[in-house]
Amino acid sequence: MQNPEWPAIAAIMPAAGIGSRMQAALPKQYLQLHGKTLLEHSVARLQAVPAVSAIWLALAPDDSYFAATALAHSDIQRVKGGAERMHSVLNALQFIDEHHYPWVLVHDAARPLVRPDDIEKLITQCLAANEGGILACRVRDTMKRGELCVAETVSREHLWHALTPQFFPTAMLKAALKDAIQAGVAVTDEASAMEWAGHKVLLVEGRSDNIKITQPADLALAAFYLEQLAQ
Ligand SMILES: Nc1ccn([C@@H]2O[C@H](COP(=O)(O)OP(=O)(O)OP(=O)(O)O)[C@@H](O)[C@H]2O)c(=O)n1
Ligand SMILES: C[C@](O)(CO)[C@H](O)COP(=O)(O)O
Repeated sequence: MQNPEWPAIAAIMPAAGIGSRMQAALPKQYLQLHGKTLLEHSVARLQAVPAVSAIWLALAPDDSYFAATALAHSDIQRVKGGAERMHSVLNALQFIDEHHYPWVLVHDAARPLVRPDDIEKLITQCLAANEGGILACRVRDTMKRGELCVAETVSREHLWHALTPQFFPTAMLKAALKDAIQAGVAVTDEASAMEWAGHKVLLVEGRSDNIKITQPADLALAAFYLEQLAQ
C-alpha cells in the first residue's frame, strides 16, 4: 500500500543482456509473452507501483529492438548497459541523484511476473527498518553440491533464492557497487555488493512465480503462470 511518507523512489531495469542461455534469435527481453515483450511486462509491473517515480532502462549500446517496443515512445530514461549486469546497474546509478531519489529499486527485465504488491511489501519492510533488502523465496528442494555425482547434501534451512527487485539506499549502493567491482568481487546481484561492503540486507519473502526467464522452458512456464492469474 502506498505511504505518503515514502521518499521518491527510482528504479533501474537492467535490460542490456544477450540472453545466451535462452538460445533465441533475439535477446530474451524482447521475446513475446501474451502479446507483449518481457521488457514491457517487467516495466509495467514497476509502473503499477505508484511509489516508483522514475525508471532508468540499461540497454545494450547496439540494441536494435527497443525502438519497436511501445516503451520507445515513453519518457522512460535509457542509459547504456555494460559488459556485465553489475556494470549496467552501476552505469544507470550514475544518472540518479541520490538527494532527489534517496532509495533505488533494481529489477531484472527478465523477471516479468513480479507482483506489484510484493514490490510494495519490499519497500514497506525496508523503509520501516531503514535497511536495504531483496525479494527472495525459500528453497524447497533438497540441495546437493557436486558435478557428475553428489559431493554433499546441503541443508536447505535458511537457504533462499535471491529474486528482484532489490532495494537499497542509492548512495550506499553506488559506493558498494563501485568498490566491489574495483575489488574484483563476483557481484551477481546488488545484495552481494552490499553484503561485501558490510551492510545488512533484509530478506523479504516473495512469490516463487517471480521467475527469471533464463532458459527456453521458462517462457512456457511464465505463460502458464499468466494464464493461471487470468482465471
Ligand atoms: N551485461 C548485462 C547482462 C545482463 N543484464 C540484464 O540482467 C538481467 C538478468 O541477467 P540474466 O538473466 O543473466 O540475462 P542475460 O545476461 O541476458 O542472460 P545470459 O546470461 O543467458 O546471457 C537481464 O534482464 C539482463 O538483460 C544487463 O542489463 N546487462
Ligand atoms: C539478480 C538475479 O536475478 C538474482 O537472482 C540474478 O543473479 C541475475 O541473473 P544472472 O544470471 O546472475 O545475471
